[in-house]
Amino acid sequence: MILELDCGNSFIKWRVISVDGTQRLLAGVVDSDAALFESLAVAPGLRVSRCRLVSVRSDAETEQLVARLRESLGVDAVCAQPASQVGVVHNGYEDFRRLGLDRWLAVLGAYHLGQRACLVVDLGTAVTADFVSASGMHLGGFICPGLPLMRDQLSTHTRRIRYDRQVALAALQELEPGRSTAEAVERGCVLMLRGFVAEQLLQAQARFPEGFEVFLTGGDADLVRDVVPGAQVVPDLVFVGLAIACPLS
Ligand SMILES: Nc1ncnc2c1ncn2[C@@H]1O[C@H](COP(=O)(O)OP(=O)(O)O)[C@@H](O)[C@H]1O
Ligand SMILES: CC(C)(COP(=O)(O)O)[C@@H](O)C(=O)NCCC(=O)O
Ligand SMILES: [K+]
Repeated sequence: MILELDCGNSFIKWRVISVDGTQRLLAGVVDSDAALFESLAVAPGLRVSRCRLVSVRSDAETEQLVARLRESLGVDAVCAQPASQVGVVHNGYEDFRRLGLDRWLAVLGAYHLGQRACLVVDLGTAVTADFVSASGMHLGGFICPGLPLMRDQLSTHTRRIRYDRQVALAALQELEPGRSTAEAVERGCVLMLRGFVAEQLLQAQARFPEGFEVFLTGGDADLVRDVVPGAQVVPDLVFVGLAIACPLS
């Protein structure tokens, strides 16, 4: 079995696939290294022979996780590394090492699935949009705060924006003008995300008049999916790219 990890700024997404890559056997989302090892400890029938991961965390945090994986599972995790090119896909950053590895892998995964020009939007702690041309040229992208950062900034920098987490979840059932603080903030922030995505769509239409594919991923992808009716929502997009960047043969 192959253990795959996508270590974002807020959550670690993990999954276990068969060695030939054809079956997804187990999957989960955890908020810490400790929770990851707890989940793995109780995973039924788990026998990990290989491991690959991508991390946007600090090198020290990533090295610590790799060491713990070695201790507890006896595997040496292969970590995705920056690259200026993989196959026909070219990294568009001035310094390719600076492009977030989750973005790079999502771009590789999207181009692999789409085989044409792509707009890739990843809605997590941060929201990122990346453009890839039909020939595989990554043209760069945009970064803005994601939903958790927007709401945290509002509560951190105001005195009276305070509301219950449960109320917040209920507030997103619809997007009418809010009639409570929770509704006003939650819906306002979701509309920011939706406006951002709509703008990216306009940019893609202008850049790729011959057509393009839109891929949505990240924990908050569902909040914007109907802004782009033809979009493919691919929760595992980073893992698709991880398999391309880190083949385990
Ligand atoms: N089951 C879930 N577990 C955790 N976060 C979720 C879940 N469903 C939706 N979310 C949303 O996804 C966001 C995190 O997205 P994610 O792509 O995991 O972020 P990151 O890669 O930055 O860690 C959370 O802030 C939350 O708004
Ligand atoms: C933009 C990001 C913070 C997104 O992280 P995430 O929301 O997935 O946790 C990450 O891709 C990153 O640290 N990028 C480095 C900066 C850049 O891509 O330009
Ligand atoms: K993201």
